[in-house]
Amino acid sequence: MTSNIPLIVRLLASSVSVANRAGKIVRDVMSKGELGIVEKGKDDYQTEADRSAQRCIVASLAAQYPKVNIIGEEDGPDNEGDIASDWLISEADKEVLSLECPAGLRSVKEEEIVVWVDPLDGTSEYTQGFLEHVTVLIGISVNEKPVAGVIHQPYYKTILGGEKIVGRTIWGLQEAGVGGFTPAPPPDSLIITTTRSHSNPLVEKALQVMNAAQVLRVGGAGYKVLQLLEGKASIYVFASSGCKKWDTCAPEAVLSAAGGKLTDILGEFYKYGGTESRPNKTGVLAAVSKDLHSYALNRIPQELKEALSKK
Ligand SMILES: Nc1ncnc2c1ncn2[C@@H]1O[C@H](COP(=O)(O)O)[C@@H](OP(=O)(O)O)[C@H]1O
Ligand SMILES: [Mg+2]
Ligand SMILES: [Mg+2]
Ligand SMILES: [Mg+2]
Repeated sequence: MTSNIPLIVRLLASSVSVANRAGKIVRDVMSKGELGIVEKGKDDYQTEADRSAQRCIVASLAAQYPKVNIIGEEDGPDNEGDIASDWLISEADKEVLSLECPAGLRSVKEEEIVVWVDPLDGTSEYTQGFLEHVTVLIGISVNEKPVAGVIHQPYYKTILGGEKIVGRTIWGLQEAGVGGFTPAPPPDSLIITTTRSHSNPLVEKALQVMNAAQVLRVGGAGYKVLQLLEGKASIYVFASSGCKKWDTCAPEAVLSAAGGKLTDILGEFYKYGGTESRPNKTGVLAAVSKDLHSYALNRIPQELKEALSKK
């Protein structure tokens, strides 16, 4: 009986199923080839895939959890209205439904939850054909803290028993850990992951001081955090404004469920209450372990921290 299952676990299980559907929408828009690109601002684009995936996620979750505050990147009067019935998902992932809910989250009510939705993270890369960088992000926060999250990769390819499978969904729940893949230990040398399409002089300065063996430039906050969890990189550094709460809520939840840490460049956690401002003004610093996070934080010069706080 799903009604005996705590709300947070049900909401995470629903989010896994709806992220899978949104991922299919992202693939379908690309194969049709009509991206419908709209420029929202400088270096800031939206496509039909962003709009449609958001409508699928928000409508599906709102229908089942009407009192949860759901905030999406592509919210707006032009992106509302009826949706196709096959976009309305009411399934819930069975593996997630069987998770043990952390004691502190068992009695959470809908009104106490804010869900941050990034229907397509890595839009620049999506429009430029770097499809493996694209993710669908659903972050669940309680008392301003990300407690559970989903990172879905619509273009991840696996072969299982000779059959090609496209897409995979990684989830994390506070105290319960992560699922959908097997995390790997960090690389032996210091490998940094950072933005591919939103760099600037401050971003480059923060990369220089890290003394890294290698810098990977890839799209999306979701993909960069997955690189940390898969042992492809050690630290995610982005010393700039530009990311928003929907970019970091799900990645932070998944990373912290795996023992990692995501903060701003000053080492402070972002807050995810519904009234918080959307922009993450003071950048992103994330690592797969708390030790690596402190290493990186200690290397960021005070002038750089001040320059970012003043902006
Ligand atoms: N200067 C900027 N302007 C607009 N969006 C920015 C930005 N810097 C980062 N972002 C957003 O933060 C996310 C991760 O950025 P990046 O890939 O550069 O690391 C992307 O999310 P979306 O693709 O969902 O919009 C991107 O748009
Ligand atoms: Mg965007
Ligand atoms: Mg994003
Ligand atoms: Mg987006």
